[in-house]
Amino acid sequence: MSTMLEVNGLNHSYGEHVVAKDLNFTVESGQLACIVGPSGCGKSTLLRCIAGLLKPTGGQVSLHGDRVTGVPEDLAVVFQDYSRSLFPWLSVRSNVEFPLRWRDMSKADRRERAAEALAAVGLDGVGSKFPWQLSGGMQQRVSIARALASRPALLLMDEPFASVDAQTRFELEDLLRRVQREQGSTVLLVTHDIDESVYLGDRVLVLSKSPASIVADLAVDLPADRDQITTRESAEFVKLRGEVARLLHGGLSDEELAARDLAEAEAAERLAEPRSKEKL
Ligand SMILES: Nc1ncnc2c1ncn2[C@@H]1O[C@H](COP(=O)(O)OP(=O)(O)OP(=O)(O)O)[C@@H](O)[C@H]1O
Repeated sequence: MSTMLEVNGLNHSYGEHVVAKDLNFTVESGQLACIVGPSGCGKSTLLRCIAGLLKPTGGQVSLHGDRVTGVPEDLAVVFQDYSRSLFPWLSVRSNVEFPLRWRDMSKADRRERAAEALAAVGLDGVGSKFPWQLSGGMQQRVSIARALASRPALLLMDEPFASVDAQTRFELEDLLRRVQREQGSTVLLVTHDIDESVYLGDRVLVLSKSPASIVADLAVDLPADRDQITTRESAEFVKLRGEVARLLHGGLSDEELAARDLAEAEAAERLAEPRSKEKL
C-alpha cells in the first residue's frame, strides 16, 4: 500500500485562537479513514487545510508526495449541506458533469462518466431531474456521484450524513462503503458520531477537544462486509465504540454529556444569582 495523504506537524490558529496542534498522520491508498472529535474541536479546519482551501499556520500536507499549496485537481470534497453544494438551476446530470468541464474530456466522455457515477450511487434514471425534485438523501447521493465522477485521488467528506434522517443515514453509510470498495477510493471522513466512525472506518483517528490533537489512531478490526444490525451488535464493534467514547469524553453518552453541561450551567447560574441580587 502506498501513502496517499501525509499530514506533518500541522498547526492552525485563527488569530490567537489555536485550533489544531501538531497533527501528524498518514492515509494509505484505498483506505477509508474516519476522524472523530467533539463538536468545535477543529475537524472542519483540518479538512480545509488538507483540501488546500486554508493555509495552515504551520506544518505541511502532501497528496501522493506532492505538497498541497492550493486545491489539488485530483481531490474532491463532499460537505454536509447538500442543498448548498448542488446548483439548483442545473439538472442532476449537469451537476455531476460540472467539475469535469475543466478536464480534457469530450462531451460524450463526460456524459458517460456522469452516468457511471450516478449508476454507482443507485441514481440511474434521474439525470434529467433537478436537485430540488429529489429527497435529501438522494441529493446527497448526487453530491457523492459528483465527487466520484472526477475519480479523485482523495475524497474528503465533512459530516456528509449529518443532515439526513437516521434511516437514510444508514443507507448512505452502506452505499459509501460499497462504492469505496468497488472503486478502491481513498477516503478521509470527518464525523462527530462515534458509531458512524467505527461502522465506516478501516481506521479511526480520535481528536481531542480544541485545540485538536490526535489522542488515538485505532485499527477497526471488523469484517469488510458490514451490516447495520449484526455489525453494530458484534462484540468488536461494541468494544471499539466504548474505547472511542472513553477517549472522547470519559465514556459519557451524548445525552449524559448534555445533562452534565446543563447541570454545570445551572450550577453556574445559581452561583451568579446572589451576587446579582447584592448589586440590586
Ligand atoms: N474562519 C474562522 N475564523 C475564526 N474562527 C474560526 C473560523 N472557522 C472556525 N473557527 C473556530 O475554530 C474552532 C474550530 O472550528 P471547526 O469548524 O474547525 O470545528 P469542528 O470540529 O468542525 O466543529 P463542528 O463539529 O461544530 O462542525 C471553533 O471554535 C470555531 O469557532
